[in-house]
Amino acid sequence: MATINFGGVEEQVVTREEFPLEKAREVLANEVIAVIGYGVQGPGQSLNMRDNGFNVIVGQRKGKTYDKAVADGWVPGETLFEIEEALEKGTIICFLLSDAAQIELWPTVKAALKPGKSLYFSHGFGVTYKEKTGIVPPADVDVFLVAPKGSGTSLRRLFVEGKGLNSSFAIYQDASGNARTKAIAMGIGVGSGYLFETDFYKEVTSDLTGERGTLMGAIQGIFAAQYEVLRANGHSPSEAFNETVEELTQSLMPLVAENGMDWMYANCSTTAQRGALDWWKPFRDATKPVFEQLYNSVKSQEQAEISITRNSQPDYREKLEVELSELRESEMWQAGAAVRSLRPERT
Ligand SMILES: NC(=O)c1ccc[n+]([C@@H]2O[C@H](COP(=O)([O-])OP(=O)(O)OC[C@H]3O[C@@H](n4cnc5c(N)ncnc54)[C@H](O)[C@@H]3O)[C@@H](O)[C@H]2O)c1
Ligand SMILES: CC(C)(O)[C@@H](O)C(=O)O
Ligand SMILES: [Mg+2]
Ligand SMILES: [Mg+2]
Repeated sequence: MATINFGGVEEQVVTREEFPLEKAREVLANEVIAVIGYGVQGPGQSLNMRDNGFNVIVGQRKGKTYDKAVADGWVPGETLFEIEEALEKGTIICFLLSDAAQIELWPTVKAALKPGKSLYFSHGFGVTYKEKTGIVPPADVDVFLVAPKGSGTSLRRLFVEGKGLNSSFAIYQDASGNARTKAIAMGIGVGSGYLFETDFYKEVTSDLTGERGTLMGAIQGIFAAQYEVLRANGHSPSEAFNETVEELTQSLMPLVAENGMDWMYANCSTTAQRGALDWWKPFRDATKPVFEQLYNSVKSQEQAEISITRNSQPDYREKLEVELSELRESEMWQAGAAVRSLRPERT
């Protein structure tokens, strides 16, 4: 473990230098890694591990997603199986169904978890909320997680570009005495940049907060608020969209990603700097109570309850599509589609 100073707090992290790919391959040389589910994380993780030289198979029920797996080069009967068969063959079971679907499939997975096998998650959800999910792994299997901090789509894209997303890892149960090494090897195998350690509870709590907060929920909320104010004051959709979203994603966030917020500020006008320095604190103060409310709702398990109840409904996909289309059809994101189509690389 490398000791890294994160803003004055020292933490232990696992880097690719100290745990190279060759070591990960050695650790998992005798394992059959069965990726169950081929949604968003399934393809990213399985393809990265396959390209990294691991022994990987995919378990996916028949349908559109199964066909996508075939198109991605998984061979039916050789590396692509029905879920039950993949569960049988796998020694490390990567449970990558949606968190709600994991509840339904758990009895099948549990039956396949013979002593000595490992159960791998990419979220702390299932076991942390075991009273709600019923996911209680048998005592004689290793249980760990590697949670890439980003979309499976980015996990794959960055891997192909020779880069990597960071992931957290955690051990829930160490039956073999080797769970930690296996977890780290899996983390390296799926293409993580570096790995930081957490536990299942902290992973799920921070993850649910982040995606409801600045990563997805809060960002759309703040975009919508500013866009509406600009439009109400007579600005055109293209002006409002450019000043709210396009400039952020195309110009300023890449600068933040590269060298931090202060560096992005330093590369803007003194006029912009003055305004941004004056206004970030009022925005923090206005939104902090909402973040506190959000965190409490995660902590009380209300968010888990909502997620399970809503995503377990038979018509959840249709209902989801209605909500997603509300976003897609909104003036702001329609303006966004037009703005994107005008980017020089797309014209
Ligand atoms: N989406 C991400 O990028 C992301 C990022 C980090 C962690 N995670 C975690 O990874 C795990 C997988 O998430 P995901 O977003 O990739 O899942 P997903 O919703 O994209 O994938 C669902 C998969 O499960 C299958 N499925 C759904 N219901 C099923 C059922 N009843 N029986 C059998 N198969 C069924 C689907 O065919 C699909 O292959 C979750 O624990 C999630 O929290 C996801
Ligand atoms: C990609 C995210 C938001 O980080 C993940 O947590 C998810 O649930 O999809
Ligand atoms: Mg999440
Ligand atoms: Mg996340």
